[in-house]
Amino acid sequence: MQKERTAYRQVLTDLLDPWPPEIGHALRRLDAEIGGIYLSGGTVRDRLLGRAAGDLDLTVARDAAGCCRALIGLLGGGAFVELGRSGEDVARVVWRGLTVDFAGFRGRAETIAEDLCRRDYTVNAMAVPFDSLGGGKEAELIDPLHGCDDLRQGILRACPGAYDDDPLRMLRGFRFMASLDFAFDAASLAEIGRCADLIARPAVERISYELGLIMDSPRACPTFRAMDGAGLLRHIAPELYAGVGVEQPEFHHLDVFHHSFAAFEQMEAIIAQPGRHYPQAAGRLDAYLAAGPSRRCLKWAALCHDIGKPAAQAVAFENGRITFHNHDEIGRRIFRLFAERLKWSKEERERTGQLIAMHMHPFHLCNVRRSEPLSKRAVLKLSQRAGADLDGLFLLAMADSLASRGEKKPPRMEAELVELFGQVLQIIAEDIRPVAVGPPLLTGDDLITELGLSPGPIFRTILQELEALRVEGRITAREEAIAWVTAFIADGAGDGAELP
Ligand SMILES: Nc1ccn([C@@H]2O[C@H](COP(=O)(O)OP(=O)(O)OP(=O)(O)O)[C@@H](O)[C@H]2O)c(=O)n1
Repeated sequence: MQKERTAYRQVLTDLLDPWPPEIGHALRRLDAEIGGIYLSGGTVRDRLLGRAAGDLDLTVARDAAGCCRALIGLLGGGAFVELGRSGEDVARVVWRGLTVDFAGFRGRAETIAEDLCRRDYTVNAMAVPFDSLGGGKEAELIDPLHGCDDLRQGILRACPGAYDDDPLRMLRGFRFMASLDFAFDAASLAEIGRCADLIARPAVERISYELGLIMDSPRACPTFRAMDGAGLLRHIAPELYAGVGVEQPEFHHLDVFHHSFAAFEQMEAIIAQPGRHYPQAAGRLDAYLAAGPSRRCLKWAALCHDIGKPAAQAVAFENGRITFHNHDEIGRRIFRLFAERLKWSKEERERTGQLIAMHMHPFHLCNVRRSEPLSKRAVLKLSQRAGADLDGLFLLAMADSLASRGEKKPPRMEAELVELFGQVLQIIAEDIRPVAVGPPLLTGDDLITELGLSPGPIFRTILQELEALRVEGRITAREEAIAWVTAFIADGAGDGAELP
């Protein structure tokens, strides 16, 4: 403890070190002019924790916007950003990529200590007066709720009335749990149980933002479990709770809800070490996971992959077995409504939905492979449909499989997935890519000009089918392609005729 205390002291003398000196000089001059500027909130918390410095959070008595404009004047540049949350005195300066936030005292607070007591968590309720910084002396720490002690012990303790003032703070707490690896104190957790339904009040964009940060942390699954335990998750994602108590066939050992969490947990572990599960594809999996929102989409897909099962559940008349026909497609639709409600970006919504809709494909192909060799056509269809998420699909299948431990589960399921993925990649590399490098035999324009067709969804079917026939070597020339399309249309393709 003594050692930690010394380290904290050290930081309190060097608080501004991570930021460019120009910022320190300009703020010092501003403080000399107006007085009463405090470093506060996340800035103090993160510096005391020795974490990388991010934004600068500053508190003043009032007129955050005026402070921003004055700072821009002193810096000789920077952009003013209106934060525009109604009733809050907050504003931002962005200068050379650095964010400086000013906030006036909250509510009717008249002193910094009163302002701090109106914040979310004690670990965020500390401030350092700007005029106590510098000169090699230890800065003064204003800490009315003993946040420093909580910080040392990794405790998230809500400030009095925190959740009634802003219910989003419940979710912020879980975000800090995920990002800082902190734990709630029992009273704060109980308070979340009491206030959970208030989470309907904040704007969904704020909720989505926090959920996204939780998903991006390496502790998303335990954090979601804690949100479930506290009674908060059911108010954010009630769709998941339709799976509680929904029994599954002998392939599984858990009901739908608990299986979904088990898959989520497996997914988080797989993401940490994808090469452990698919050694032959370690490099490409690392690249896939590093790109865009892949990790976030995969974790959501794992948690929601069976979200369609409660609605799809039926009992087969012949043998009394439980079935979930079409649960993947139904799941995609339920998920889409959830993601639209939370105003997700189109990319995240569609990629996650597509993973959910396709999560059974690798298992179907494993079934097929037990009785016949894997065809180029099957691999082409899979890779066309999965698009950028072919790798993700196999990671999701692995998580799903590892989360199922029922008596009737095929004994080599995970090994089969590894073999299948290996073969899929081999067929893509040896048979599909070399063919696909050339220009397509026909384009959408050709279908219009050469064949007089009107554009519509059938174009996609035709072009993908032509590609499959080309990969199989059954059509190699443009004339053959035109002849095939002509025959296909004449056969009544638009009326749902069978593809050859
Ligand atoms: N709903 C909120 C949001 C913020 N705060 C207070 O305002 C400070 C700054 O808020 P913000 O920048 O949003 O969060 P940080 O705690 O700085 O964390 P991060 O920057 O990692 O989001 C917080 O530390 C906290 O004291 C609060 O009390 N209630």
